[in-house]
Amino acid sequence: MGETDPITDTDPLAPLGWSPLWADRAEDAAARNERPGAEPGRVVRHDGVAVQVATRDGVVARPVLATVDPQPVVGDWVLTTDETVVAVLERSSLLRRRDTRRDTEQHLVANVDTVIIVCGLDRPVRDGRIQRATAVAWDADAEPVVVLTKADLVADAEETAVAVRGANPGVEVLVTSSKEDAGLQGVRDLGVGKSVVMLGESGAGKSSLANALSDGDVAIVGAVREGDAKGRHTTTSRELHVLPSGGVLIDNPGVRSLGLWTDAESVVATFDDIDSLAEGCRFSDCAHDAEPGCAVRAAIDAGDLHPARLEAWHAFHAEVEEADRRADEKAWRTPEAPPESKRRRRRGRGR
Ligand SMILES: Nc1nc2c(ncn2[C@@H]2O[C@H](COP(=O)(O)OP(=O)(O)OP(=O)(O)O)[C@@H](O)[C@H]2O)c(=O)[nH]1
Ligand SMILES: [Zn+2]
Repeated sequence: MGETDPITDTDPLAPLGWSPLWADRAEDAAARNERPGAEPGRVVRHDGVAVQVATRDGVVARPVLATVDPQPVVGDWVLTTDETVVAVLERSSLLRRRDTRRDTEQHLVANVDTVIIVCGLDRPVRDGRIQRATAVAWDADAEPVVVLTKADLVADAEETAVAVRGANPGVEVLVTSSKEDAGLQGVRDLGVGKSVVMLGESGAGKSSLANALSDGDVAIVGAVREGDAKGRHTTTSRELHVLPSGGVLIDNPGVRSLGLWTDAESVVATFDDIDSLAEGCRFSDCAHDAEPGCAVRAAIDAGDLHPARLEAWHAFHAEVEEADRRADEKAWRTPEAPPESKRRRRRGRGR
């Protein structure tokens, strides 16, 4: 690192989101690492054995020291020498999901500001899936935004948007048609100066939105491609692209099932409307099922709360408990781990 570059528009790292914050974190990491000559860069691709890092000298491929903990993912800021990545800078956000088959935590992308949840209106909009994705975003410390695509294919796009807004208070919901060039400016605005990632099923319309974000530049290439001799483009790995608006877009392969790997805090964030209503329930451990004096059900009866909210709350807790149960089971099979789940359960306002 050595030199203390003023952050200017001429810094090749600026389009990638480099800021005084990252310069500070790079200095901290360099001080801890004592690796002279390590340079900062952002991971734009993960190839399994090596990462591609956009540095001031262009994109370079580097293996990662096995001792680097945590291991870098796309979006991470790192320090790299001519040989290897030696440090991952402290993250601002981290998108994680549960690998439901192996029941392990999978790190997807780091340092995103916004998670765009893409849903095609050409198929049923599933509340539970949106709910899970918003929870994953909040768990990551990123802002979720729902984008309902293909509005040209249905007559009731706005009605669906109203329902999705009702079921997800506090979450911005945009309606777009890439075909009719409608609502796309709202999506472009999301990308200005931000790092955004898109989540959504295959065919939901992510590529079409990505093209809109990049002002129709299909290749979505930017400064990061300088020095990338191969210039290959693959849609099967997560990649980071510089947007003309000054933001960064991270592609994500079609995520069919977003396994939950989230903690109580994000449950609180997601369901704070229900939790504040639950303050009025007669029983502090009210499950909002058939208990007398349930303020949540009363709010639904009074038309103050969308019934889908409570359904999603039940589904969410059922899933968290199922994950806990399986984590406990796994812990029983692993002698050194305690059989008690570390995750806090949270029902109503019980603590
Ligand atoms: N009618 C209509 N079709 C759209 C719209 N947006 C996307 N499509 C079509 O939907 C299909 C899927 O769109 P993509 O943008 O490739 O979807 P994706 O989410 O990137 O899909 P994967 O690459 O498989 O993850 C394509 O045939 C698009 O032409 C839209 O606004 N209106
Ligand atoms: Zn209740």
